[in-house]
Amino acid sequence: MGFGTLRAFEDEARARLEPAHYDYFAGGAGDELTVRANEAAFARLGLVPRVLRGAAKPETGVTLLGSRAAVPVLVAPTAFHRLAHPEGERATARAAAAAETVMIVSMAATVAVGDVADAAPGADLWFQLYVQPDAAFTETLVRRAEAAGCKALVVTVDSPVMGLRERDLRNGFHDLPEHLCCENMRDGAHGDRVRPIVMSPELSWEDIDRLREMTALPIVLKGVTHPADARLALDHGVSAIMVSNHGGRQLDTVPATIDLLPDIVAAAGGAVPVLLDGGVRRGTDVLKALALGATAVAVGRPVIWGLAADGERGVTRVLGLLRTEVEHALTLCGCASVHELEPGMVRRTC
Ligand SMILES: Cc1cc2nc3c(=O)[nH]c(=O)nc-3n(C[C@H](O)[C@H](O)[C@H](O)COP(=O)(O)O)c2cc1C
Ligand SMILES: CC(C)CC(=O)C(=O)O
Repeated sequence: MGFGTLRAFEDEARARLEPAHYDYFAGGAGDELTVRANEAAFARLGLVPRVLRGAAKPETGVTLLGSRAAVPVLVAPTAFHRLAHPEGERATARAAAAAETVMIVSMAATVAVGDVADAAPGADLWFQLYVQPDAAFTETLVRRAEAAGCKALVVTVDSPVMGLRERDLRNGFHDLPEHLCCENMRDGAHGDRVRPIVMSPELSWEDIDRLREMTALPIVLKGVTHPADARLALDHGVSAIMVSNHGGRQLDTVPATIDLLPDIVAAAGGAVPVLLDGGVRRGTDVLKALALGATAVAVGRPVIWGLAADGERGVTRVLGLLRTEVEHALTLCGCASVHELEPGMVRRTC
C-alpha cells in the first residue's frame, strides 16, 4: 500500500471503517470549528530557517518525566482502538514501542492497561484518567495503572460533561458493539460488571490534590487552555501541563491549541514541561509547537488512521513518517537538535 502521507492513511481508514465509526473518530463537537481550527492555525504559521550552522544529523530525542522519547511525538490517549482494528491497543502499543515513544493509554481503552503492557514489553506507557466521583474506584484505576508499569497519570480536565457530537447523534452511535467494552472499567468487587465512565462537573482542584496524595506517579494535567489554570496547576503540584482542546470534541469554538500555547508556556515559566495536542499532521507542525515552547506534542487521529488502515504496521508507519518529517524539517531549519528551535523561527503568515 502506498501510504506516503498521513492523508493517505485517513483515506484508507475512511474506506475501511463503518461510516458511523469513522465519524466517531473524525468528528468533534458542535459545528466542528475547533476541529478545523487546530489544523488551520498550524497552516497560518511559517517556519523561518537558519542557514550555515554546520549542523550534523539532527538529534530528535527528548526526556519527559523520566520517559525517553526518540522523537517528540507521543501517542495521545484515544478510546476504542478495537473499533479500528481487532488487535486494538495492543497493536498501538507495539508500534509506539518500536518507534521508541510514549503511548498514553486511554481509560476508555478496549484492552485493559495491564494487557496492553504485557503485549508490548519495553513500551513506555502513561495512563489517562477521568477522575471518577467514586473515589475508591478512581483509586482502583490508579493502582491498575501503577501495576501495569505506567510512568505517569494524564488527568483529563476538559470534560466536566461529554461534548455534543452531532455526527454521533445523527448516526445513533452512543455505545460500543456487544463484543467490546472499556476493559479498564471492570469492577473487581462486582465480578464482571463494567462501570460506565462518569464525567463530573463537580471535580475541583481538591481532586487533583487527593490524587497527588494517592500516588507517587507524576501527574500531567490534560486540557488546560487558560493561563490562569496553568498557574493554578503549578500551585497544585502537577508535573506537566498538556495544552489540549480534546481535538475539538468537547467545547466547540475553543481556539486552536497552537495559538493558545505561547500564553501557557509563559504562565508555566519553565517550571514544568508543556505538551500540546490537536491538529499535528506534519513534521513542520511539530517544529512549530516546539519552537513556541512545547517540550513534545501528541497525535490522536493520525494514530487511529494508521491502526484502521493496517494495524500495528500502519501505526508504525504513521509514527515513522512523522519522525522522518521532523528530522528533515530540522535539517532544513539548520538545527542540530530540537532544543535549538526558538520562537523567532516561527512567523504568522496571514
Ligand atoms: C476518537 C478519539 C477518542 C478520544 N478519546 C480520548 C480519551 O479517551 N481520553 C482523552 O483524554 N482524550 C481523548 N481524545 C482526545 C485526544 O487525546 C487528543 O486530545 C486529540 O485527539 C488531539 O487531536 P488530534 O486528533 O487532532 O491529534 C480522543 C480523541 C479522539 C479523536
Ligand atoms: C469514551 C469517551 C469518553 C472517549 C473520549 O474522550 C472521546 O471520545 O473524545
